[in-house]
Amino acid sequence: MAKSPMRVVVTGAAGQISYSLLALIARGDVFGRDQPVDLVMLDLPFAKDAMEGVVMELTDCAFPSLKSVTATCDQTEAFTDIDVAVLVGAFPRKPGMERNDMLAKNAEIFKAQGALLNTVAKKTVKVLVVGNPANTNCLIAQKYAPTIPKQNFSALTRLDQNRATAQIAAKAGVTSDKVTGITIWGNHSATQYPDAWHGKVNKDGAEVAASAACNDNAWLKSDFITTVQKRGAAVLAARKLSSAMSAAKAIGDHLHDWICGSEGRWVSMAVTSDGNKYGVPEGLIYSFPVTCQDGTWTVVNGLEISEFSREKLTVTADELSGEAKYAAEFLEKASA
Ligand SMILES: NC(=O)C1=CN([C@@H]2O[C@H](COP(=O)(O)OP(=O)(O)OC[C@H]3O[C@@H](n4cnc5c(N)ncnc54)[C@H](O)[C@@H]3O)[C@@H](O)[C@H]2O)C=CC1
Ligand SMILES: O=C(O)CCC(=O)C(=O)O
Repeated sequence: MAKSPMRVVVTGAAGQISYSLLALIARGDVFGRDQPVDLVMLDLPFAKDAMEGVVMELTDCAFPSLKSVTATCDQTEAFTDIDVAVLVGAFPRKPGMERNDMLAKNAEIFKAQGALLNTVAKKTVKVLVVGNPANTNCLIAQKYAPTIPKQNFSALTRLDQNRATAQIAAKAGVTSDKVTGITIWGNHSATQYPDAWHGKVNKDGAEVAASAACNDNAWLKSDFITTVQKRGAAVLAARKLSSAMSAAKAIGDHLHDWICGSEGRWVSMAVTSDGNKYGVPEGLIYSFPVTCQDGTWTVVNGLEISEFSREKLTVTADELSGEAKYAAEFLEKASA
């Protein structure tokens, strides 16, 4: 029997990530070629013409599973009856802005979008936040959408996981598909902790620990971590534009695994910290290793955490607690 269409909204639809992402979704690479999609694009009024151009291109691709495409600057129209919301649009950091200024600007956007999703989206909607600071923006959207289950909110750290996986693959001399179990802990920021200690590499037909395949623990404790932490900045410095193609690919991977299942593989998703066994404060949107089945993620609990790793898990949790505190104080002041 034919599947009923899935209504998917992408915000920041005229931006550079969306330019790659919309085609992935429309082609069926994310939800499957047999899954019809009603695609909704949202951006600010100044970007309306640019969005219309992207609509023309999507139409001209003649994708069989793209049932309809709508471009709008009206948030209520965009979020009504939505099944999947990909929140890419955000206020970017401008020269001279402190991180807290950016947090404040985005707190307003994600408060309004959370509240609107709460009112007009399906209660089963799955929300992926990409716009930075992604974890804290997600926390805010979740807070203002109390009738949508907390499980249904996540933020993107899959790009970091893919970056880390590619680094391990290169070091071990294999292709990326031979590497599994690489985890990103914490915030999508320079404090994130890329962790290869539980990773595995399939080398010459045999599965070995990633640390054995890399054979360089000093690298795993230093340059591997900083390369992944600073990869976004390195791409920005080289391209004069931030990562877009790789971000879109990672969004597709995240949504595919969340909704269609990860088939037992661990993937990294920033999700509500709730009863985890790693001592991460409750309520933060923190990146964990998870498995996904039937649209539900479950944290992979019980992994052994060394002293080295423990310290890094705490640093990134502390940063997220600080961001959450700042955003809450800002929103409280703004509504007083
Ligand atoms: N979590 C992650 O791994 C990554 C996150 N990012 C973040 O993704 C975001 C988007 O990146 P790009 O596409 O490169 O930016 P971009 O600047 O090319 O596009 C952003 C678009 O969002 C729109 N926008 C801004 N506020 C909006 C609102 N309230 N509602 C709807 N649309 C709105 C803008 O008009 C613009 O068209 C940025 O915040 C960036 O930092 C980027 C790469 C990776
Ligand atoms: O670094 C940024 O602020 C934007 C791009 C990004 O988040 C990334 O490439 O990881």
